[in-house]
Amino acid sequence: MASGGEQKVVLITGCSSGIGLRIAVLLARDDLKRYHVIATMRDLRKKDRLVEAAGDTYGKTLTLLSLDVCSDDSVRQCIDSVKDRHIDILINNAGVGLLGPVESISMDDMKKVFETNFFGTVRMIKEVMPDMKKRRAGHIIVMSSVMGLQGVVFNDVYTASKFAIEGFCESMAVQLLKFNVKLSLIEPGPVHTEFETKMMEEVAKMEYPGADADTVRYFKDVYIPSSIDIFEALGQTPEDIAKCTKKVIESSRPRFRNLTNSLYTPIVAMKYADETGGLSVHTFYNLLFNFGSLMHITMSILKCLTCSCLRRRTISPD
Ligand SMILES: NC(=O)C1=CN([C@@H]2O[C@H](COP(=O)(O)OP(=O)(O)OC[C@H]3O[C@@H](n4cnc5c(N)ncnc54)[C@H](OP(=O)(O)O)[C@@H]3O)[C@@H](O)[C@H]2O)C=CC1
Ligand SMILES: CC1=C(/C=C/C(C)=C/C=C/C(C)=C/C=O)C(C)(C)CCC1
Repeated sequence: MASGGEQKVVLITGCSSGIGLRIAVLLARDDLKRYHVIATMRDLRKKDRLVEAAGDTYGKTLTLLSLDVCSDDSVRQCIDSVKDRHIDILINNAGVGLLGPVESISMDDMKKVFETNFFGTVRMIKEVMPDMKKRRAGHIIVMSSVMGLQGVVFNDVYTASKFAIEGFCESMAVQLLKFNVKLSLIEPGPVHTEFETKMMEEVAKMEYPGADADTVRYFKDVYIPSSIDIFEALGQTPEDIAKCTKKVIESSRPRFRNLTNSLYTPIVAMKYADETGGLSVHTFYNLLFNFGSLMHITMSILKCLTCSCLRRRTISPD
């Protein structure tokens, strides 16, 4: 137990893999044992990886509960099973991706993305926030994305779900401040997790019904190779994102927005530098369609643009 204070109860959604798993393990392994981690996942049959990574913290500073962010009953049952429903830090991490030409994606598949990424987070906050407000204490973390700030071609619906959550949180943060409840968004760029693999698997098996041949070609032959380049050149690890998240939790004055990848500082700045939106749209167009074959060089230029003078605007894992 941490000296001089109670352990903070941290509940995390989507801990079967990736970022959620790494945050759970990092906090459970805290040297000062400051956290009691409630790691949740929708399917407990997937617990082995987490249990193995948690090692001897499992059953001590880390416990495991079942929680599906898309189900009212599951969320209610899980929170009710926590002692006094007391959660100090809620980490909304569960999320799904969706990639491809909009014409070929069914409305049901689009709704599933919003059901998880947007309504799933809202459902969690609705369940946990009232107790935090009563106690005049608490910290809500939301795993957003750079795509919550800047749209990326062929990620239209995923981007929209993250924009939705950014808008929701931007509004909530003002009210919550009055109740001394903190709210922070984490905004990673590409991260090497199953998120990436799952999407590439989907892409490989999809036939894109309803999309014309040109669109399919731009998606498969232009976007996908560029995206792979970007993941290779700039992808962070889930450990990096876990360390950034721990920093935000432990900050005495946590920021509302926390970009984790310095590439995106100029990309986001571009958006605010030209309120007509033309600069962002045309820069992305040129990067993808005109300089696509020079993506490696483009990456070097972008890396140069994000030199240390801009890095202070992002949260670094170290
Ligand atoms: N990887 C990336 O490049 C980036 C990811 N993000 C965000 O980070 C978060 C974590 O993603 P990441 O770790 O990369 O991806 P993973 O696919 O590795 O992990 C996603 C997690 O969310 C869980 N999940 C999905 N649906 C539900 C649900 N209905 N209820 C509970 N859990 C659910 C998955 O569980 P299951 O195993 O059961 O499917 C899994 O544990 C997401 O919100 C994502 O949008 C943000 C920026 C970049
Ligand atoms: C920056 C950039 C591109 C791709 C960005 C990607 C692929 C970002 C992925 C972010 C993820 C996976 C976020 C998850 O939430 C393009 C379109 C190739 C064009 C050139 C500039």
